[in-house]
Formats: sequence, C-alpha cells, structure tokens
Amino acid sequence: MLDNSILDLTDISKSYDKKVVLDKVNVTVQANDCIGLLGRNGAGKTTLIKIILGLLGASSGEIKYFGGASLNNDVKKKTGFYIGQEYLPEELTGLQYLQFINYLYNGKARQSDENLLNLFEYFFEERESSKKMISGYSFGMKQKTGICAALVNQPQLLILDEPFSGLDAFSCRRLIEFINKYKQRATVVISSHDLTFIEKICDRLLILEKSRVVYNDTLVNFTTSGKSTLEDSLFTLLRPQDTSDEKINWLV
Ligand SMILES: Nc1ncnc2c1ncn2[C@@H]1O[C@H](COP(=O)(O)OP(=O)(O)OP(=O)(O)O)[C@@H](O)[C@H]1O
Repeated sequence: MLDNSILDLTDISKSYDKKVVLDKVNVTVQANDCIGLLGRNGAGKTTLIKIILGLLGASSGEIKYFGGASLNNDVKKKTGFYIGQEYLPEELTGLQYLQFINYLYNGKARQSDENLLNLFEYFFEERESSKKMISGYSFGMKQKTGICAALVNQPQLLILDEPFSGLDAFSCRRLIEFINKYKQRATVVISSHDLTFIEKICDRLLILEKSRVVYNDTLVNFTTSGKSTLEDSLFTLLRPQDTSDEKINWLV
C-alpha cells in the first residue's frame, strides 16, 4: 500500500446466500484519482460501493482508508456519497435536508445557509424549490438533492452511484463541469452506465464482470489513447453475446 492511498481494498468478497457477487476484489485508489466504476447490470458495482461506505458488510477481506485507517468517524467526515433516492428524507425540505447533513458532519463549524443555498442553486438554477418538501420533488430533483447532500462536507473522497440517472441535459453538463473542477482537490469514484460522461470525467476505470475486477487502469490505456471509443473498448473486453433476432420474431 502506498502512503497516499485513499482506499485500499484487499481480497474483498461478498456472497448473498451462496451466490458470489464479489470475488477477491483488490483495488488501491490513490489521492486525486477520478475513477469510473463500470460493468453490466448486476456486476456488483453498488454492492462494492456499499461495502466501501460501510453500509454493507463484506463476507471477507479488508478495507483501509486514507493511508491506513479503518472506517472511523474521521474517515466518515472526509467522505461524501450519493447512492440513491431511497435514503432521502421525504418529509424535509431540500434546504432542511442539507442543513441536517451539514450539522451531522460539521457540528458547530458548519456551512452557512447561504453556502448551502448557493450549492442548491448551482444544480437547480433556482432557490425556490429548496423550501419545498422533498416528497414533492421530481425524480431528477431528488437526484440533485442527493448530490448536493454528498457535497456539503466538502469531502476528500466523493462516491457517486449513477448520479446522472434522470438528470436533464443541463444538469448533466453542470455535474460534469463540477466534477472536473472538484476532482482537482478530491478523489472521486463514479459508477455510471453513461460512457460518454465517464469519458469526459474519469482518468481511471475499474471494470467489474462476473464478480471480478477485469480492468483497473487508466482510461487512456483502455481506449488505446483515444483510438477507440470507451463503448467499443468495453464491448471488446466484455464481448456481449450475439442474441439472435429470431428469438423476438414474434415481437417485431
Ligand atoms: N440484498 C440482496 N440480496 C440478494 N442479492 C442481491 C442483493 N443485492 C444485490 N444482489 C445481487 O448482487 C448482484 C450485484 O448487484 P449490484 O446492485 O451490486 O449490481 P450493479 O452492478 O450495481 O448493477 P446495476 O448496474 O444494475 O445497478 C446482483 O446479481 C444482485 O441480484
């Protein structure tokens, strides 16, 4: 393990009943890496993220954070994450939720409401919605609220699971621009199926397939310095099955 490692995963395995979902995952994430976590539906991306965040226990293996620490309060304070809308408190307004997260992470040294509203406005392009209950938000608005909450504590490690889902084109561009700036001062891990966005943001790729890591290196090496697109390179690596059209003749 190198001194500036932010995450050091050793032999992380996870099974549900007898089904192996992660099989001896070994990954080191260095400071200022911006990593695209890729893989088919069901490859284990969310499971891996939840294990890293301590929301799910691994069946075996060990994770060290920020150069050797275990998952203590200091590590949690330095980490921001968004892993889905099911964790949003519907009965709070957007601003109240950001204030709650702010208090939880930062105690007395919390951000001003003005900072929180500016953060909200950056992604929403307005402030009015911050006074409305999250229960009344659209899917995309909830997504943006979760992303804002992940940023309140100015995390050194930012982990986002499918952050682009449901975002309109403007919000996607905002998020891309934001992460491209933010990654200069932080380590970022993003799981996404949107390869165009991953290509615009990430420097490294971690690709899971059939419960194992099948690629863990730079984006540039993966696309042979841009000679092929990320999509083509991914298809070459994962070789999708040729599903015969005849099987759906009854349909089309
Ligand atoms: N609570 C659970 N109980 C049993 N199996 C589970 C559970 N959660 C996930 N799995 C299984 O673990 C595997 C990995 O799921 P995971 O959600 O990590 O995949 P993913 O790569 O994030 O997929 P997607 O791209 O579709 O979001 C899947 O086969 C899934 O069915």
